[in-house]
Amino acid sequence: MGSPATTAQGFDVLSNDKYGRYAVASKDLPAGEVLVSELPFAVGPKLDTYPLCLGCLAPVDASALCSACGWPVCDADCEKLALHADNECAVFKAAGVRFAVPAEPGAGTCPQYECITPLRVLLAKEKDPARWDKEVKLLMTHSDKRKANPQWGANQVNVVDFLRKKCKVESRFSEEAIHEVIGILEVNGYEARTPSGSMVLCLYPQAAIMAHNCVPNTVHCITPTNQGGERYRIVVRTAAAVAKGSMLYTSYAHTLDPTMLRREHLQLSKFFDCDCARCADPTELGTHMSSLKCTKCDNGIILSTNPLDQGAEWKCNGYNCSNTLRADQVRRVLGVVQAEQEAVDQFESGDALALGPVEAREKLLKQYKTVFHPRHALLLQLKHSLAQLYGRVEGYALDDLPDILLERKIELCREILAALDVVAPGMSRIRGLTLYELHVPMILHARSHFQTDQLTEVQLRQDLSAAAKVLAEAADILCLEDPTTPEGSVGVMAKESLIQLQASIDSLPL
Ligand SMILES: C[S@@+](CC[C@H](N)C(=O)[O-])C[C@H]1O[C@@H](n2cnc3c(N)ncnc32)[C@H](O)[C@@H]1O
Repeated sequence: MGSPATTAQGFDVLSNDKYGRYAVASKDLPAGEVLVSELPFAVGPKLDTYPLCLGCLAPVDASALCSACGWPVCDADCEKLALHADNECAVFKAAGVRFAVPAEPGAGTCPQYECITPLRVLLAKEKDPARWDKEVKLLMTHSDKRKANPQWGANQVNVVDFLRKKCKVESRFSEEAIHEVIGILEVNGYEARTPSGSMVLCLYPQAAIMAHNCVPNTVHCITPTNQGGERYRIVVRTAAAVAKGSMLYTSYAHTLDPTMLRREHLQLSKFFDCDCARCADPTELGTHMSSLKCTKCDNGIILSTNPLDQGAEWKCNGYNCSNTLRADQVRRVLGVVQAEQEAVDQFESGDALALGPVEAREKLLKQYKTVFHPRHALLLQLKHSLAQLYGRVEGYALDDLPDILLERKIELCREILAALDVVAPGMSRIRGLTLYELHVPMILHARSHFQTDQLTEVQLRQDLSAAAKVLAEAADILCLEDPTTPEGSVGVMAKESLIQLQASIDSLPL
């Protein structure tokens, strides 16, 4: 371990062979403490994106082009936005490189866009060499490993050659410099959601220092535009109290993915093998988010014999059961289920169209019951979708939900929260949103039982107070988000609803 290289607010930056640079709490930190608040060094389309307006980053069909450079924008206002006008516009215009409008607009990802964000990073380096030297050039690129991937060749053609030869920036940016920024973006980039809902890539050199853990102890929020006119500021906070000397972790993987899929994603996109406590434990810290059901005995659970080896055999833990599965068989099951879920999410499955979004997911849950442990991560993903759909989609409006479906929504939220208590403890966004989702059926259920004389006024007060506790925690978490973001606006609603709920609780007898 090296000695602290930088001291920032609340953390020191150390480095070692395993992590490279990493952040450690320099004092005892309470939950919600701000660790980093920074603007991006660059922001732009993800490397594999469909066409976006280069000014506001909203999805476009490429029918409107910038009058100066001929690349997609929404309209004349967007072509003047600094994000485009002060970046690639001048380069494209000077070289006479216009966007080639695809024959079939809307036909998936657009390779011409791959050069945009690397070019924005290179231009930012020219404009702010001091920040580049101090913060950005220290970031990891994993060039040796990336060179062995087929993507390196695609980058050479779509980004390096395109920029140097077609856009005529050979004298400004070397091949190595362009590959370096592609690596920096791939290894360190954060995804952010634009106000129009598209996903874009942001580079935050301070936030990127944090190492990964599948149970992170920090949370971050990115605000696309705040009231001061700033764009894409990130604020990183502690999710729970962190003791002095502890590492500060973010998560580069999906919380509700099983170990095999998280580790595969981390190896493919971040080039390391995660060995955190969650990954190392076959039961995922007792959550059973990776466990399968044994089909050969009554109560057996099939677990990996070594989750840190993606190829290790899986074995039933049932008494006297010798059932085993090869890792590739387990991986195939996960792939099939993911594909079926995706088809339902995108309304591409017959069931989603014929049955509707709720019934199609409930049917999948039933179908997978015999394969997975009830708390398996892929089932939790389905349950997470269902918890949001009950009360929102046609035929399932909240006010019309019978008690049995209110109970279903409550049960789904509670199952998700039980897993999050372990794998995303503290003030995580997903926890805040799930708590918000939970409080409404709790209130409706209590009122419905009171109206049908199944609860006394005192019991109603108790049940509403329990819902108020849930709502208060949701408000505490979501009010950390900027009120202009969707999550932040739920936080504002939660705070307002809490006042009303408290007033109605106060009118009931103790
Ligand atoms: C976003 S960077 C983190 C900052 C980086 N360590 C640096 O020095 O700039 C991500 C890289 O850090 C390393 N890293 C982060 N978390 C790790 C972990 N849990 N185990 C091993 N390596 C990790 C990996 O090399 C990964 O590709």
